[in-house]
Amino acid sequence: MGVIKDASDNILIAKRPEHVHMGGRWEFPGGKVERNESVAAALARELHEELGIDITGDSRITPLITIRHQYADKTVLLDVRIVEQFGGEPTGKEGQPLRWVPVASLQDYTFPDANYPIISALQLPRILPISPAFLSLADCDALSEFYVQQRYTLWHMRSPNCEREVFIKAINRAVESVGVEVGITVNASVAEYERVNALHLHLNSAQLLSLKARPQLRSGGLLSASCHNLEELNAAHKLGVEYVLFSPVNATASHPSANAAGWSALQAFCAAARVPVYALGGVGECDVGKAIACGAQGVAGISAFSPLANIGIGQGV
Ligand SMILES: Nc1nc2c([nH]c(=O)n2[C@@H]2O[C@H](COP(=O)(O)OP(=O)(O)OP(=O)(O)O)[C@@H](O)[C@H]2O)c(=O)[nH]1
Ligand SMILES: [Mg+2]
Repeated sequence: MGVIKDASDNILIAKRPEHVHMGGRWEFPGGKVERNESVAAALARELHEELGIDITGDSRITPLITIRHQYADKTVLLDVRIVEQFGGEPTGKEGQPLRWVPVASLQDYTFPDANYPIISALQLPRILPISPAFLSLADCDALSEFYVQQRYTLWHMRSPNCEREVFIKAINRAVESVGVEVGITVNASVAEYERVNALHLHLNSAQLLSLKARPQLRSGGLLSASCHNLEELNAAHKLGVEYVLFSPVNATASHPSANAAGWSALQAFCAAARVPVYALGGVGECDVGKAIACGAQGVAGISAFSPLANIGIGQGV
């Protein structure tokens, strides 16, 4: 399937005819891969048949996410690619209504159930910074300022050793100063989440395994979790998280005792995941392409995306 983007990052959706599987719902254009056909060739053929457009520039077909989904009557494996370069003006060659929609408005349309992780993936960045351990309001302010300056759109604020009242105050100040355009995910207990005005909540693996049900988040809030193995991924699926972090892919200074899982383990984890996955642990911006090739959304990290040298905040754990 293709997530087709125009120059303003609007996304093309089409309405499925009433009589087919998932009829009447909106979809990303595409169709089934034929025998002896590559995914890229199938996508090019389907987009030509359904929309009358031709993909140009192969390198611009970027993998977004692969989802295996079980409907009551069939199982589908959706291999989603982003298409940014194409020739021709899309038209509904099969009479299907088309619409160009900004990412933020996709949630207003009804898609087949398998598509919801695609919409999460589209809202999520390729790079996800995680804050180093800060201990004071001033350090937290400096971090927020740095992330805004770098134009990150989503980051995690995490500081397990910070005095909790300071942490809560720091998060509230950060949310107030960065504005609504960006997202702050707080790594905290559910009780702490209720006391801060950050929208999103991240669970460590211990929290993930102990929670029986998805905590209630504020409207638009994304729930994420740390996973190190398939058992934790399973728990994350059951809780209905929007994305997960898989670690440690490589050896990392912040968690020296953990064994590196490696890139092939990341690939196997992504194949099993039904939500976007970030590679975490000893990875940086230069690893984004490698992570995407393994099926991941992108990379997450503390030291690779932090101004440690600039503002002198220790790494901490
Ligand atoms: N194209 C498309 N299919 C989707 C989406 N989400 C989703 O679950 N599917 C499922 O993936 C399957 C394949 O899609 P399709 O029906 O477009 O395949 P196709 O064009 O080859 O159909 P055809 O063989 O009847 O021509 C369908 O069962 C469909 O319900 C989506 O966003 N786009
Ligand atoms: Mg189709």
